Amino acid sequence: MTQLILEHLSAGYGGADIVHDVSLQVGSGEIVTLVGPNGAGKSTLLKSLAGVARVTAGSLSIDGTDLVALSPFERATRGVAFMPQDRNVFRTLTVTENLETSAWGHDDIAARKDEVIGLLPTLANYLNKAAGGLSGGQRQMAALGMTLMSRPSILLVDEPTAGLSPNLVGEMLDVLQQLTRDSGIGILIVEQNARAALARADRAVVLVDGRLRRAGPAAELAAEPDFGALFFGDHA
Ligand SMILES: Nc1ncnc2c1ncn2[C@@H]1O[C@H](COP(=O)(O)OP(=O)(O)OP(=O)(O)O)[C@@H](O)[C@H]1O
Repeated sequence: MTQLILEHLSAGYGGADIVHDVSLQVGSGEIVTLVGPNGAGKSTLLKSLAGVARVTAGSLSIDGTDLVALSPFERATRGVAFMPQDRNVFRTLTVTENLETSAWGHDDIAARKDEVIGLLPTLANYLNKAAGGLSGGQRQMAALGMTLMSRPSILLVDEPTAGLSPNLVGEMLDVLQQLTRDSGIGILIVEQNARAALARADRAVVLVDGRLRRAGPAAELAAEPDFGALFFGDHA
């Protein structure tokens, strides 16, 4: 049972802090959804966990190992993988090459690739296509596959449904839910489609102005009468 633990974490990009005093845990086998209005700092929080934004105060650890001073690559080798929202594939490389690149330096790349295709079988249909020629849904699936090449125990996913047509939103979120069930990976997801994400999450946290406003069981938060107005702007 792996636990990613944030305690009183603040973060930003070198100027004033954007995320303030957030305490949160994400464990194996659960999906935690991070929601909140535009500009609340959701992506910044995720990036600070991945090592691409700066933790300025508080602590961040996985199973007792302090992550704050570690690079994104070092965090990945300790089990924390990040799927960014943008530029998450190499467009001129095939899907196979994208997967292989993500496990660069490991001596069992073929085995890892087979594992990832086992978890995301649909990838097998377009392994030899250039990522730049994929549909939006296929590209996001390839990006997800790339993050899985590091065999993560905790996955940080930033708006995986951005730009997808409404029928693909549910499909993508279903894939993540299945992934958690099949492999026990814990997922922290930022998602604008709040209701769809909460429907598949175990817990939810609400970030407003960089601060954790609410946290609790996803079903409980989704049932709040003022759910849309209070927490999610126009996106509920
Ligand atoms: N690379 C960066 N450097 C400096 N400031 C940034 C950077 N990226 C984002 N910000 C600022 O951080 C604040 C929070 O942005 P962030 O993207 O984390 O919010 P968000 O909750 O993910 O919003 P959205 O739902 O619109 O994606 C914004 O004021 C934004 O301008």
